[in-house]
Amino acid sequence: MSTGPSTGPSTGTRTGASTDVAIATSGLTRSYGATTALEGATLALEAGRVHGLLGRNGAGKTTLLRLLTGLDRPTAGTARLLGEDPFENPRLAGRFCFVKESQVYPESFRVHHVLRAASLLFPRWDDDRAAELVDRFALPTRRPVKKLSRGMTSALGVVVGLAARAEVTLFDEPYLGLDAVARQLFYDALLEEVALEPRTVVLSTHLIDEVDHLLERVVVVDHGRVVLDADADEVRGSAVEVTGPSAAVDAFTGGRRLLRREVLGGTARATVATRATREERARADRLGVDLAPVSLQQVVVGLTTAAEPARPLQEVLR
Ligand SMILES: Nc1ncnc2c1ncn2[C@@H]1O[C@H](COP(=O)(O)OP(=O)(O)OP(=O)(O)O)[C@@H](O)[C@H]1O
Repeated sequence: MSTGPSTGPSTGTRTGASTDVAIATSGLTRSYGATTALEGATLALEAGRVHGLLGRNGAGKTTLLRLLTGLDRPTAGTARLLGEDPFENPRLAGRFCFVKESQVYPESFRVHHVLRAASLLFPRWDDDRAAELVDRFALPTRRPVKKLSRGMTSALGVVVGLAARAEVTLFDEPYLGLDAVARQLFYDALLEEVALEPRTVVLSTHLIDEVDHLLERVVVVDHGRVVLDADADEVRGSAVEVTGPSAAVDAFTGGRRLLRREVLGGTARATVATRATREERARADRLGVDLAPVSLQQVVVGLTTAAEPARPLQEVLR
């Protein structure tokens, strides 16, 4: 969490009226000894939108978020947050909020101390909103933070992240320990918040199906590389599920990027990178296979299951 006045412009709207870039990276790379956690990430995330940062364990998501928020320095390349180099930059104080699991609070802090501190740190902090969210998550305000359950600690991070109303809010797997009801509360509150006070959100998560409806833009990181940076709708429409007799499914998918294939008896089901155009539908009819839309999760899982870094999906579809 950080402090200072915010004089920045509105970060845009969910209708996409603004094309300001809130986060930009160029060739961003971070190595730890022989491990390259992030390699050559080049991104431009639009202001005022909700971005999903997706990828498997160890893909490089937290590394990217730490570089974007100035908690770490790149080995090569650049990161810009609201146009600024984020590393130890007081001009960014209070303009962004990074909600992470490993948040450390002073030893003696109770929940209400955290909320009070956040209200001083973030110039657009909304007290009423914070109180309402504390209620919704049933957070015990007088309990010492170190005595909170894991889920309550996550809920406290979520309350701070949402009530801070920072220009850029970054959540790194904010749901750890939250039960299904609490996660739904978070998703609902996030939707309400961005509708009320548009802001740039980056949500790193593994629960892709759960957040599918929230995401406007998707960034997928795989083995330290950005393999997809696209509108969520574009991603959903970038692949289809093909079902039918194995030979017919293979004939349909031949020459196209196969994201996944399962066989049960003589029937195959495959996820393949192609758009359900009129031509593809006609071809499916001729071959006797069914086409169905796929979810964001199916595309992301298909893209990131290989042991090697995936080829960017955009390249495959070009
Ligand atoms: N301080 C560090 N020292 C050495 N290696 C590190 C360090 N931080 C991260 N790594 C390595 O960099 C890679 C990327 O890690 P990172 O935490 O960014 O992944 P992630 O996508 O956030 O994973 P998860 O979804 O499991 O949280 C991993 O191989 C990790 O072990």
